[in-house]
Amino acid sequence: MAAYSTDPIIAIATAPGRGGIGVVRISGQDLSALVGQLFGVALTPRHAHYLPFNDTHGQAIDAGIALFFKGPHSYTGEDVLELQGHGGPAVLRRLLEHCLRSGKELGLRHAEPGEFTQRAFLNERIDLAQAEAVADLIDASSEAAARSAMASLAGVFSTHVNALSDRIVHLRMLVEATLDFPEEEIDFLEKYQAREALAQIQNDLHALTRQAQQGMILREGLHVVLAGQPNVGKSSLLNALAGDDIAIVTPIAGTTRDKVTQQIHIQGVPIHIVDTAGLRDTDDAVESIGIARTWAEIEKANVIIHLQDARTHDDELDSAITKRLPARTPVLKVFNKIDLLDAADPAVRHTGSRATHAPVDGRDGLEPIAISAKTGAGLDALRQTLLDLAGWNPGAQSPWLARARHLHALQQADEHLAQAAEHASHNDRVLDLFAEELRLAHDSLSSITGQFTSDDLLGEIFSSFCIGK
Ligand SMILES: Nc1nc2c(c(=O)[nH]1)N(C=O)[C@@H](CNc1ccc(C(=O)N[C@@H](CCC(=O)O)C(=O)O)cc1)CN2
Ligand SMILES: Nc1nc2c(ncn2[C@@H]2O[C@H](COP(=O)(O)OP(=O)(O)OP(=O)(O)O)[C@@H](O)[C@H]2O)c(=O)[nH]1
Ligand SMILES: [K+]
Repeated sequence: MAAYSTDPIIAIATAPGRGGIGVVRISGQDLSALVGQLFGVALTPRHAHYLPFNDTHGQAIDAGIALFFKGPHSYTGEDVLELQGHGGPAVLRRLLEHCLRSGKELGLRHAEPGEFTQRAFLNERIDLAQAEAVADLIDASSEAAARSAMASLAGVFSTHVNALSDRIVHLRMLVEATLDFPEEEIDFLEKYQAREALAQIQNDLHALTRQAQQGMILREGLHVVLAGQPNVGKSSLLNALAGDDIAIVTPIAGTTRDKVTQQIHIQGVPIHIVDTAGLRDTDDAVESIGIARTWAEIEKANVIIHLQDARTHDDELDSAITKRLPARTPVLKVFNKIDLLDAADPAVRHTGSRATHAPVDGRDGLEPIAISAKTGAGLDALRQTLLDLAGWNPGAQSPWLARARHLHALQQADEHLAQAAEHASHNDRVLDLFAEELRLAHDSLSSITGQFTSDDLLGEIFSSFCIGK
């Protein structure tokens, strides 16, 4: 779906299933003929027309609101026609089929995922970062993420990126002008304080990158796997963090057979938690499959919580598990059931938070945390540690949502600027190299808003949208 096709397109814009109202949306370069065919009258742009929606035999499919936007003053920049009907799946399907038949000669076809928004991008109604923000706004799972996605959609992120781009272009223009007068090259860097200007740009790019990192955490969140021996309280911990009975809790070891996934939010940051089958040797075929799945989940985790019974922590079986955990993933040891510890038991202090004298897991430098899934003791410390592991900085506002793609582009731009700075630190006729690195830095930044973007990348971005968007 990469190249821009000019066929008129149609899709149901509202979520599948029953709803109070459902919308069928059509976009095309000139929809006046289709409007005439459907309603027998022209529609005043941006006026709500209450009309019968009849099929070709004059049979009523629905009575609803027709809304016409004359291009370019529409979402896509083309003519847009919306049929807002009653939100039942059968009604909307009939409406869609009827429109497809009526628009057959015009080449009306079903829209690909994201194709409306892709047209909005290709017709320059929005830039690429804004188009991505449309999908992120729809997908936002917390209010914080939705607020940030809306800021991106409103162009806050793009404006910052463009401002930096402009400063790079300006500096490059000065260099390029000097390149025509070789005798001035030596003076150039001093004359325009080019090194200082570059350092300022680098500085601001770093600040932007830090904010983008926060924005990315808000979007992607953290994937946490709860692993450990049977019966240590993994399901109880999931339920306690979720504040709900998600997973089955019983005193019987080996209760959880398959993974149970739940998304929770800590300060608006999405944390995806996977409860897994307890790890042990077993002859039970079903349990074995569950345990194999546990290891598969462990491989995919951003963070592994190795949950243990505080009374027996780091016993032989726990040590065996520790040895098998992937070295690249941070492992947080959490000692559960501290409510069962004898108050006099020196094993773990009853601080209700971190078990300060418990052996530190040297590999990741993470201190074990003592909790009780039953009483809730220590859970705040655990939540805070998860936020730390996500890289979340609660002090820093996350002004917009960002994607890995954006962060990558910012880092690439930074590398080119560093190269430029390197060239500028020598004085021997390297202005052309300096200029070239500025150009490359500019290209990297431009890829965020989509000035220079391959059809492949566009296809990849828009195909992940939902249908009708
Ligand atoms: N019914 C309905 N609701 C919707 C949408 C839609 O397409 N239909 N949207 C779709 O995602 C969002 C709104 N986005 C829109 C963005 C631009 C324009 C538009 O007509 N823009 C014109 C005029 C701007 C103006 O008058 O200020 C333009 O940009 O020229 C319409 C909707 C959310 N709600
Ligand atoms: N006293 C006390 N009991 C707990 C605590 N956490 C869990 N339990 C109990 O320990 C038992 C096992 O809990 P689960 O949450 O099912 O343990 P699990 O690790 O998911 O077990 P498997 O499904 O076998 O892997 C249940 O009887 C829980 O009520 C705790 O903090 N304190
Ligand atoms: K369980």
